[in-house]
Amino acid sequence: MTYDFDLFVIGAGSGGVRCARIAASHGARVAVAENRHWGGTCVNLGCVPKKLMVQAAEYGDLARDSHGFGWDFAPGHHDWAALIAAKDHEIARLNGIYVSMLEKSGVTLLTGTARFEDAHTIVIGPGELAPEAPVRRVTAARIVIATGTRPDLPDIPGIAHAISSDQAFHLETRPKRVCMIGGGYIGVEFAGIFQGLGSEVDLVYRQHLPLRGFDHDLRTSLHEAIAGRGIRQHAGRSPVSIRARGDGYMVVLDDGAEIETDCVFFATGRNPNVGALGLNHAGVSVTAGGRIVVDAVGETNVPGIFAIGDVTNRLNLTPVAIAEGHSLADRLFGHGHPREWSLETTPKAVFFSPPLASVGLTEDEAARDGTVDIYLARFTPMRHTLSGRTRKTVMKLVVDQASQKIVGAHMLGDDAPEMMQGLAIAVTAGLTKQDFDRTVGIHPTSAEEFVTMRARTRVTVRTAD
Ligand SMILES: Cc1cc2nc3c(=O)[nH]c(=O)nc-3n(C[C@H](O)[C@H](O)[C@H](O)COP(=O)(O)OP(=O)(O)OC[C@H]3O[C@@H](n4cnc5c(N)ncnc54)[C@H](O)[C@@H]3O)c2cc1C
Ligand SMILES: NC(=O)c1ccc[n+]([C@@H]2O[C@H](COP(=O)([O-])OP(=O)(O)OC[C@H]3O[C@@H](n4cnc5c(N)ncnc54)[C@H](O)[C@@H]3O)[C@@H](O)[C@H]2O)c1
Repeated sequence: MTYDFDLFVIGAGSGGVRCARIAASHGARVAVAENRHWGGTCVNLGCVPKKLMVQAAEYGDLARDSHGFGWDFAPGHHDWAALIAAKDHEIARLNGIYVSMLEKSGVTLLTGTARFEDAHTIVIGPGELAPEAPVRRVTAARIVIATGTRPDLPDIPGIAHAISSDQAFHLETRPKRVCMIGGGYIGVEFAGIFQGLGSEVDLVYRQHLPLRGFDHDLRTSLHEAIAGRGIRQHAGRSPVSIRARGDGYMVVLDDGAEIETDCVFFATGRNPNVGALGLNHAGVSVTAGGRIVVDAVGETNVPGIFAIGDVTNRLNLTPVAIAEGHSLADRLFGHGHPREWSLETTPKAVFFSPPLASVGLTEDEAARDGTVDIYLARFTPMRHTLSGRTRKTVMKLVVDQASQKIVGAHMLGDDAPEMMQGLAIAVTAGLTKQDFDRTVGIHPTSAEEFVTMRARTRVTVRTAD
């Protein structure tokens, strides 16, 4: 049987683009379909525009903090429309780069929505990016599903009044008041963005602390940092309905409390994009939540059909999707061994102000495997000794007592994501507390604290049999 392509990739996001380019560089005949935006979520409605908006929000703090150093800068007026236009200009530039990168690699680009006709046949029809696209049918020896996720909003009365992150990037004006629902990555990051740009923010989340899954000391410190920014937190609460009121909205919580706001923003997780794929025609299995199940090399239950990135709903981060796409292409078409990497030591960051970053195990996770030594530092960073801002940096090392390996590193504070990238190398390499102790610091920095924490804060004994 001959096929039109050796590899067909559905979705040109972080994972799909990398997989297609690397496969083509190995000599494979590759096509990729995209129905919404070249570059996917990260470039268009995720990491990149989000980080630009986080950076925009930081300028107000910097202006205010400068007073303690003798300056008289004032934050002044922020022009939301100018920010959105500048951000859109940059995103359009990046879209162009993604298209030309794929074309230069020899990948065939097909604009439209792809769906399975059978396990080797894909039909490409109209999509958001090309509503008039003609229907095309192609065959491929192997197919990679890299279709990502989309926002998941609960079905409560009045939900049509709410927005998700997709719309937040294109609001015409900045809402004066924002009610953010969800204490995960997006909820925390956008609460920070809107507050930093001048909005009054209410943050509603179901747990007693934000950022479930992160280390407890970081979550507690983040709770304090959020309160320190003047964001009102409604912990342990969920919304039950939304209704229009005047020019704004009223959000009713499960304890009967009401929040009056101008914008109701749901950041309550995301669902895999599988609805339009016709997976049943190919026999590909999904879980009840729509997640495509794959084995260790990314293959689904159907031989020759693979899935990478967020659509598999494991650790939904751009570098993970890229790593999966790259190693799959190497494995299928390259020579030698694909790069080995691990989800366990993949670093994570949440771009609040101050930001938070982590690698490896939390204290609770580590204590399930054995007794752990905890090193914890909490201090006022040098800038804020003069800025007048009450801001604490928190740093934490989780050390397996038996082997003395650093199994987790966690930080809340300025530059935490930048520092964590280096620490992730140390944790991935399995370095020990002694290796940290014999490393000389850089002075004066906050980072040096990671190699000067001498006194153990506590011992946490093994919690499981
Ligand atoms: C607001 C926000 C902020 C984020 N910030 C960060 C961050 O700071 N750091 C980080 O690491 N991660 C971040 N993420 C997560 C990151 O964006 C994702 O992990 C990453 O984009 C996943 O890549 P992917 O290739 O799996 O999917 P995507 O990038 O979502 O790409 C999937 C592509 O498939 C297309 N598609 C879907 N169905 C079809 C079809 N049937 N036919 C054709 N095309 C189709 C979609 O249009 C999309 O372009 C953020 C996400 C969001 C929403
Ligand atoms: N900095 C980054 O790396 C970054 C930034 C943004 C997004 N992301 C990725 O995108 C994913 C999606 O982000 P997200 O913030 O939407 O998801 P999330 O899973 O991080 O958080 C969703 C939150 O909403 C809560 N929730 C769910 N349903 C609810 C309801 N009905 N009422 C109240 N709360 C409810 C959940 O308990 C959870 O705390 C993240 O998990 C992450 O993988 C990464």
